[in-house]
Amino acid sequence: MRSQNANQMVDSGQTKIKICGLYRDADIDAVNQYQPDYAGFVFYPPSHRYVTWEQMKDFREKLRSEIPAVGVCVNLPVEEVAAHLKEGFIQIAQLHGTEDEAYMEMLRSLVPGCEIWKACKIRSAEDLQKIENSSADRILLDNGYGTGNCFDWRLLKDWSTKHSFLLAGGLQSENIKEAINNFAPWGVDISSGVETDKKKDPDKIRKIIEQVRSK
Ligand SMILES: O=C(O)c1ccccc1N[C@@H]1O[C@H](COP(=O)(O)O)[C@@H](O)[C@H]1O
Repeated sequence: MRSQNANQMVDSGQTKIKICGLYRDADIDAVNQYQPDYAGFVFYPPSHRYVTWEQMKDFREKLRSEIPAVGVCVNLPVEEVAAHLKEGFIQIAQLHGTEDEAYMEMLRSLVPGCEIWKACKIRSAEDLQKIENSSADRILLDNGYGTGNCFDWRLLKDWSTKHSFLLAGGLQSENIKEAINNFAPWGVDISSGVETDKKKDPDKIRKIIEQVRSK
């Protein structure tokens, strides 16, 4: 499984679901049970969801083999991200900082064929325009670093893109259908919206996955 491109592993017409910010064994149990398309892990020390690479090795072993692990990386040394893609600790690199085209080119040269998602903080129409030239495999539109808040969705109203994109930031049971109906993202990415008291809540995970898949 580890040598396959993640695109080959997950390929149906349905909106993809990534549950992000898993950091406890209980979180792995929940995603193994409810089976989102992707599981996300945050390698950013200031976050309460921060996991070390040592922990990730263990989580990857416990996570169902068919669920790709997405590593959320914020301006990490490119060699560090490459090493853990090669080891198979993560299958996809989600670059969530200010990583540029040169960074992605270097990552591809170190790990040929690797899958890269580039997260973009959306504050204006210009932010959306800048995305068009990205070489990333997928674009992730977000409000920041797992803030639990939506960015201004009105900016998406007249926006069209050649990219396959994920919508993130403040998604939860109450707004997930509106997000999918209005913007038809390739995927949705949820973290804060499936937490209670900063811990993943299995019932919220189950409910939101059911909502997305019943569409
Ligand atoms: O979740 C974090 O702590 C985090 C830290 C640094 C970069 C990104 C982070 N999370 C990303 O935020 C969205 C989810 O946002 P929300 O919590 O649902 O509002 C997702 O892409 C995470 O990867």
